[in-house]
Amino acid sequence: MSHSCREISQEYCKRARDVASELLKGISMSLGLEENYIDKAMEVEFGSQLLVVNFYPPCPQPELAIGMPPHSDHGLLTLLIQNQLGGLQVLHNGKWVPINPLPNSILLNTGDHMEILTNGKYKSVVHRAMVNNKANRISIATSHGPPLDKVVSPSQELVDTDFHPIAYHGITYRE
Ligand SMILES: O=C(O)CCC(=O)C(=O)O
Ligand SMILES: [Fe+2]
Repeated sequence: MSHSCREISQEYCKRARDVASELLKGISMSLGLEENYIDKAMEVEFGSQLLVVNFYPPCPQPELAIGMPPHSDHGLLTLLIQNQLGGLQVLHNGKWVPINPLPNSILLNTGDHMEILTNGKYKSVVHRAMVNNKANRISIATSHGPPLDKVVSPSQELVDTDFHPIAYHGITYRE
């Protein structure tokens, strides 16, 4: 990787972390928790961040291929940027919904650890990427999660025996 490329990706990762950390505050508050709750509980400061660059060349028969098969992301949050071609689809009520990228927008996916931590209040999003026959598609994802060995289980504050029984086993990122 060239020097400038490394600098740009480091800068991008740092900025993405700042955005994720602001979003985690908002999510904590939306759950009636203190704003730094998720940050502290998940040790996000010492957590893992992954930068994934996806490159999808044009495909002559896009209907016969898939860019990335259905999955949900690990971690708490994924920030995704992409060029203006579309292709990302999200599973919603059993149907694949195409997500049209807004110019200069960041798309946010909730991940598996978020679903576990919030005891299912924030579900992790199942998504896939389709290919097209026109142009190269590029997407860049950063995922933000706890340290690899942190055991993530439903937050005590969101669990009660009557209405919100514990619904998930604890897992680590490594698993
Ligand atoms: O290319 C996309 O839009 C999706 C990429 C993705 O889901 C991932 O990197 O986890
Ligand atoms: Fe993904």
